[in-house]
Amino acid sequence: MAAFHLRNFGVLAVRRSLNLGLNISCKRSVRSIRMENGNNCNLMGASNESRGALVVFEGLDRSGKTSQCGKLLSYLEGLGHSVELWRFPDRTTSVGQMISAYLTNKSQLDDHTIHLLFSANRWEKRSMMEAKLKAGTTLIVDRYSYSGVAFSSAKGLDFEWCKAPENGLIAPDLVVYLDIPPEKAAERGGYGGERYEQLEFQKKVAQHYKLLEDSSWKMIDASQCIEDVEKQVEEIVLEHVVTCQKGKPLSSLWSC
Ligand SMILES: Nc1ncnc2c1ncn2[C@@H]1O[C@H](COP(=O)(O)OP(=O)(O)O)[C@@H](O)[C@H]1O
Ligand SMILES: Cc1cn([C@H]2C[C@H](O)[C@@H](COP(=O)(O)OP(=O)(O)O)O2)c(=O)[nH]c1=O
Repeated sequence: MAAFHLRNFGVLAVRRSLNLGLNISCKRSVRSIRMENGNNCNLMGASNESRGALVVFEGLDRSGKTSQCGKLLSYLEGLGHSVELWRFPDRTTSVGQMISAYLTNKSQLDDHTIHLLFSANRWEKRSMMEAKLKAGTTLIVDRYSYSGVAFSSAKGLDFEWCKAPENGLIAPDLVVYLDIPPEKAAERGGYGGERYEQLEFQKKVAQHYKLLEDSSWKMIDASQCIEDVEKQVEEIVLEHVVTCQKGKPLSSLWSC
């Protein structure tokens, strides 16, 4: 009887928190839900527990991600939230150091190999990510799986092949896409010497990013001044932090 109540409560919590018009696929034990867009969304763990939000920033090089992540961190901390700033690639791990050597042209790697290293760099942080979110810490993440797919597929690798190794990573609650014309991004402070910082390549990346847009994305015009972008980011993010505090279940890529 107790188990029945618990499951039932889980169903109600899912209905309330997702607010997206969905069909529960299994009422006895909520494992997946069907979204309006027809995709299945795999849920992980109990659905009614308060948790932190996974907020990902994506965009071209120089779109303003690092600036906005820093500002958002201060804003949420100022409101008393538990929050951490992460970034991918995480160059501090041994995998991350191989990635860094590649990006700075100190090593050469086959395109498939570097793609899998970027993905491995996310997988090595996955369990820590889940633990932090479940402990109530909101994670602001500068680049995630969308960068992985957009950059590698822009080189000509098969789009679905690029998505496959990301399957099972934690799905962001919100992807803030800082949208900027590649030419305008290139004007900002100039590109450094890293491998992908070339206008023609960034144009291709922008096209591939757009193929990844789903209901978790919010597009923000990143050509606006820093303060205007900042205000819009704060509003959107706060809404998602509150939803996660109320018990929105975690889900995994690429199911939503
Ligand atoms: N909205 C903006 N308007 C003008 N310049 C910006 C804006 N956002 C960031 N910048 C500047 O552009 C450069 C790149 O910003 P950064 O946050 O490092 O981008 P990213 O992390 O996406 O590469 C920095 O010199 C930063 O000060
Ligand atoms: C996370 C990630 C980044 N990248 C690319 C995007 C960037 O050009 C580069 C390094 O990312 P980053 O250090 O975030 O660069 P920036 O601050 O200029 O945005 O690695 C991939 O190709 N695949 C990935 O999975």
